[in-house]
Amino acid sequence: MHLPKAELHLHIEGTLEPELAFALAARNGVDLPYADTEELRTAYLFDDLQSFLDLYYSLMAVLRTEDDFAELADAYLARAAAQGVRHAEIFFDPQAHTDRGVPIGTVIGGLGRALDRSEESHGISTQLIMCFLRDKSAESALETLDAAKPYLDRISAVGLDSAEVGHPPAKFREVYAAATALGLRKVAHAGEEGPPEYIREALDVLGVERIDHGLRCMEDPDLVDRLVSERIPLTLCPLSNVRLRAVDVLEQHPLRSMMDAGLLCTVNSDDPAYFGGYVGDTFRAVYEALGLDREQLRTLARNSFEAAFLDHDEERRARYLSEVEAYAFD
Ligand code: HPA
Ligand SMILES: [Zn+2]
Repeated sequence: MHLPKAELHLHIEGTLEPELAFALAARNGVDLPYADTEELRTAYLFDDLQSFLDLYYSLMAVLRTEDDFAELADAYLARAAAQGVRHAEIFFDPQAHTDRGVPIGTVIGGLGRALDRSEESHGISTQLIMCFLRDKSAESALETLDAAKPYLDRISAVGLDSAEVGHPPAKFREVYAAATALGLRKVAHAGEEGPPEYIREALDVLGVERIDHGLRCMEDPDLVDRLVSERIPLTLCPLSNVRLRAVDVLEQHPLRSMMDAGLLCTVNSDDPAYFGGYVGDTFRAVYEALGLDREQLRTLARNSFEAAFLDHDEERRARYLSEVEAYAFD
């Protein structure tokens, strides 16, 4: 679906398509434990977040050079452009690379190269959000922020991802305070598998401006009231929720009731190479499965630009919003 939109919840490592994984494996002399792309795809049946993360981290072994990261990001941007994305705020997981000996400068250098060309090549404005892996220590997160200091002009925000349950936001109080002092904006995954309390903690202890997922807020009416009154954006990923079994089937996804409750919902693809669709596919899927109307789709697109970190460029935000209003559904 080509409706103009911003994508705000997208892990660049989650855009690694099997074909590119095999091409990079061959180029870098990495042995993959799968015969071919077809066999790899058969492994994409997940029970929960952890079973996905195991495969997600292991396949990253093929990403080694600046060129690899540039190619990965360029391939995402090309696909996103074809599905109406005008602005993308892209997560990356530096620890998943530095832990296997790839320097953070290689990662940011490669991604940055693709992002620098993005407006010209794909018509997409971009930002980078550096995520800390919450199942690693708070010290490791602090070391990562420190290692990123030479590249802060390329990074607009910090985030928090990976295995959620047992790793509450408060564990990262110090690194989020340090990120704030450096002028970075803040988001965090919360309430994907973890309880509503993690969403409160992300807001109150980390001071985040958006909640990534936030699905489980629906178990806590007081929290919903707060998210509505403070207009805290939620970056929902419905196809991810189905694939990781947070909801049984897309028809039962609470997106519609979340919108009806007045929550500022956005729709995103999370890890599109693994979850069955890029963000335009995701818009189409929720439109069909939940019986949304076109005005609701337009609201989701508007929300994505309202929730985007475009405060420094309100002119651009206004331009994107006018594209949403002018869009004619076919
Ligand atoms: O959906 C996700 N949740 C947490 N961590 C992640 N890392 C990539 N995708 C995800
Ligand atoms: Zn995510």
